[in-house]
Amino acid sequence: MNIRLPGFVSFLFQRSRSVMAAMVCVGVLSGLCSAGVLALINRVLQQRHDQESLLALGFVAVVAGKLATQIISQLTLTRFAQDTTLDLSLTLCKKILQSPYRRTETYGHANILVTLTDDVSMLAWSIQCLPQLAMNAAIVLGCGVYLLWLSWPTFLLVVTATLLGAWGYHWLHTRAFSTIHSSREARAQLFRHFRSLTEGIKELTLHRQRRTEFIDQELHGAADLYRRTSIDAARQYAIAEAWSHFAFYSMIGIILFVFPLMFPLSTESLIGYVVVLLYMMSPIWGIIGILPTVERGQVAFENIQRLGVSLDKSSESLPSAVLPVAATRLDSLTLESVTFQYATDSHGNDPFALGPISLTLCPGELSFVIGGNGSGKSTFVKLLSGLYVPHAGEVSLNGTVIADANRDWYREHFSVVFSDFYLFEKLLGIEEERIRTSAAGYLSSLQLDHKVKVKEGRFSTIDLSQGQRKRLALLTAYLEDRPVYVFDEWAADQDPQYKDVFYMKLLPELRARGKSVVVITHDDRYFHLGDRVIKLENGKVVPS
Ligand SMILES: Nc1ncnc2c1ncn2[C@@H]1O[C@H](COP(=O)(O)OP(=O)(O)OP(=O)(O)O)[C@@H](O)[C@H]1O
Repeated sequence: MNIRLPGFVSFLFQRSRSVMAAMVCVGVLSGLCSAGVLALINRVLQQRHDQESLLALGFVAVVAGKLATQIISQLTLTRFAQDTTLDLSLTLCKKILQSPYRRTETYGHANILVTLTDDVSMLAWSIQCLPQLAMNAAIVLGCGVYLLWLSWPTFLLVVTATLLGAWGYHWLHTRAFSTIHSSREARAQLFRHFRSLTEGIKELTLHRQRRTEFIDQELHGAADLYRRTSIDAARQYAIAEAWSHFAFYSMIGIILFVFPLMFPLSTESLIGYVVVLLYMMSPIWGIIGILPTVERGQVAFENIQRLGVSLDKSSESLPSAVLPVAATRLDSLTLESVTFQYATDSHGNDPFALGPISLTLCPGELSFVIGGNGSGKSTFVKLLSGLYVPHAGEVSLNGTVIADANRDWYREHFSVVFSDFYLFEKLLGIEEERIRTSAAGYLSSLQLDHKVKVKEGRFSTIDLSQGQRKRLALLTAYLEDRPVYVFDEWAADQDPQYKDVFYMKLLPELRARGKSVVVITHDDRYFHLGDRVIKLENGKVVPS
């Protein structure tokens, strides 16, 4: 029988041998105290009037020892478990932020979210159960030692029955384990639908048929699969548990009815064995009850590991050496025969390929990037800003060729407002002094000063219209004050008057400040204002 220590338990041991070793010692001590309690009970039951006060004193001492060890191990391990999960989540978050954007994009943002929320909390929960598991194991061990001292044939019987019960349990619960994997997959699918529910609530509320199909087919299908796999897993665990109960009661039956025929046993001895066994029953079943949680913790741990390994695989060597600070001024940014290609999708469709693109961006230059839907404009922006790594070709900034080691430095030169931008409520990473001196002026030129204030580095509100939120994203970009500005269809949500302000005032102002400005746009009315127009067609630059 292959008994393996769950990966996360070995991980905990690797994390802190001393805490885990101390916990094992406290556990053993607790088990010995349990055995002591049992021995005293047995002694009192069999020799009621012998040394009563001494026995009472002993009883108080072992019970106090048992309670103290229980509390110590529970509190220490719970604290350790919480520290570990916190560490794990933070490490995972750091890895996500350090790994190339394309890798997290491919892994799936929804999958990452499930791991960060569901798997991490499941792992935390199962680590919380470990003290209970350790206590129960210690009690069973202590009782086992006491039983061996009482009668070795009974001990042998208990060992045989336990091995038989454990073997059956293992066989049954291996099947349950694979069901738990399916159940977790179903849960991830359900989670994706919950996301569609919250993010697509407007579209669902507006359309009854869509809503009905979403609930009946998508949501219900996934929920039902999750329900079925969870019930299957619970059923398989119930059968496994029933088997272990069967093994246990068979053992008591043998002691009560078969042993007296084989060995000359006094009633006191018989009572002694049965008391020990009954005392062991609750911790044994406690262990069996906790195992599914430990298994779920193991599945969660594997998912967390998988995400970590996947992110590690191509993790950029983020600046171990101190990189120079980003240049405040751009001399030139050159793309030389740069190409990028998405991976082939699961249907085997030809992936979209961008390039080869060769161009040079200069300071004080306004470039418009145009092209039809799906021509590759947003892909180009991600490539240009260093979110995507080129498959071929060379990118250089102010004469420095960009590689993995300095890509993070390279990205520091861009202020980008993506078409699907995210607006942080707090102005993170921007000097307080700059916020204090410039934010109010920008708010006024963005015509938002009547709506929003910046207080203690934070927007007073971001509950605004989409166009207004985009203006706040622009304000953030202004405050970043980097040499290259990129706007992906920024003006698409602006009213005609403010579109004019954007193209005829804000962009020329940025250009006049020596910024290189790249604007993705479909607004052909303003193309004449740019210094150049880069037209993309099916991933290639074509004459405009
Ligand atoms: N994450 C992705 N994975 C795989 N392929 C992608 C991904 N994102 C975009 N594509 C492919 O790249 C092509 C170009 O997409 P891109 O978003 O760059 O176009 P676009 O010119 O910005 O379009 P639009 O004007 O509609 O915003 C699309 O045809 C799409 O199939």
